[in-house]
Amino acid sequence: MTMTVAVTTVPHILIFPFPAQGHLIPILDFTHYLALRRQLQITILVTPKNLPLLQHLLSRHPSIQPLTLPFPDSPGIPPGVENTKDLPPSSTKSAHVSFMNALSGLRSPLLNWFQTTPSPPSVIISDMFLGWTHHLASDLGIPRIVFSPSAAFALSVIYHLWRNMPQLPENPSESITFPDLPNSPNWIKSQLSPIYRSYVPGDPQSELVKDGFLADIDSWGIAFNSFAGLESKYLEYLKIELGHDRVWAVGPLLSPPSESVASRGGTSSVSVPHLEAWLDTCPDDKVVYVCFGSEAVLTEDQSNKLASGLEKSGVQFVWRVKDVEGGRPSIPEGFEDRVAGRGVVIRGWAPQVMILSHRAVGAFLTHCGWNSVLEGIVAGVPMLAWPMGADQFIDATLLVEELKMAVRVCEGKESVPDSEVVASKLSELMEEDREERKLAKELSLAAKEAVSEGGSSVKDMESLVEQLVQLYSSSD
Ligand SMILES: O=c1ccn([C@@H]2O[C@H](COP(=O)(O)OP(=O)(O)O[C@H]3O[C@H](CO)[C@@H](O)[C@H](O)[C@H]3O)[C@@H](O)[C@H]2O)c(=O)[nH]1
Repeated sequence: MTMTVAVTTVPHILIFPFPAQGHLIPILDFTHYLALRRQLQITILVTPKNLPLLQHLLSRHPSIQPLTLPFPDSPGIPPGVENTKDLPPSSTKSAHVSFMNALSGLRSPLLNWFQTTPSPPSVIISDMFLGWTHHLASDLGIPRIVFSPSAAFALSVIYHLWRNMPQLPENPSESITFPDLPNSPNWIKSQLSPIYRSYVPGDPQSELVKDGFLADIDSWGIAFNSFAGLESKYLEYLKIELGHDRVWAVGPLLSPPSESVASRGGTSSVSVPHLEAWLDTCPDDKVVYVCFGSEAVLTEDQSNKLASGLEKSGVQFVWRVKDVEGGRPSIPEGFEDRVAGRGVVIRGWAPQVMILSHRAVGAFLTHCGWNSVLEGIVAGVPMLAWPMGADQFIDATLLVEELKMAVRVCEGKESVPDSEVVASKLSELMEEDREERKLAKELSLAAKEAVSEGGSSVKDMESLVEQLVQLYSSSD
């Protein structure tokens, strides 16, 4: 265990990430921006195998102390696995539930650390999947702030579900409406949070998850990787729902400017200069980038149809295929030869932010994971939405129906797209005068403004830090 020994004269904050890439990447960026303020002492808690992922953050901010606690034994997680990215694909279905349960085993070692550390943290900021830290914080008499890597819209729906526990209809095509939310959105059952749908009353793992979300709702505050210009009505809705205004939108959390965007979240599995050189040969806005986040793996059927759609469309593309060790073939045989020169397939980790921000990239076929959505917005590219699970259907509603900067191309984790539809939607969206492209460029400017001096997210970050400092002064 690494111990913090310094006696602090500034507020001491504990940051506790959830070990899944879609959660870690933004909370590490968030921690970087907190550290830049130099008004806080920061300790960040990880289990040993995740420590290397802190390398960039710690070398940039030597004052940040890592705290490593052993990963608790857990029946649902193979020995040696401490990050959802290292789970075999067959076990990723309930990965988040297993990890939420496993990590709650850190409660007692963490309590012990708090009780034996000189100047322990006066606030815990932890991922939305670590609701139990709210109870620990309450026992310690300190506040806990939720860090949300998901949208305020998505959490409005998810918190509504856990608070009200609505019975979901038997009929899979019957939609469920959320009349209390702005615009009364609706989705069918399979599009709602799989974690909520998997809840089994009385089952200890399910009860811990439910309790965790309710504890999030009761927490002192919540910080979103989002910005007011994107979803102010949901941020405002949450303030009313939560009964306080400690709801900060501090995003989009961009990679620190000094950090190579090519290594964000992982080391690129392709040569970045090579890829850049290829993109440099392409005209502006003519390449589509295809990626389904850090977790989703396509079935053979899905890959075949997508590949065929890409082929038929004639567009230039970069397709990131999730590498599955010893798993099924991920793209059809001969595909790469047939599209040589026109398309690039990346097996493994892609330098996503670099790709999206290249002038040649003009569209993004995405599963609508929130980080990808924000990265696409910053890059100003219109999107083709294929939501698959988690919060992605809600993000797709925001992109397609509200922001109108995306079109739907397929829906669902099990659905197989029609290759003709993929091809036509791709070539249509690549047209220059599409409204989606214009709106995407406008939103990109709004996103950049939010994180520039005087912007709404900078102000929210300042207000968050101010409140942390005030809390600390009042506890003296
Ligand atoms: O080859 C890759 C693949 C992913 N990424 C990055 O990994 C992150 C992926 O995050 P996201 O797009 O949000 O997708 P998931 O990994 O699927 O994220 C999970 O977590 C998100 C935040 O809660 C949710 O919105 C998603 O639905 C959930 O699946 C992004 O920053 C990507 O840039 C890369 O850099 N290279």
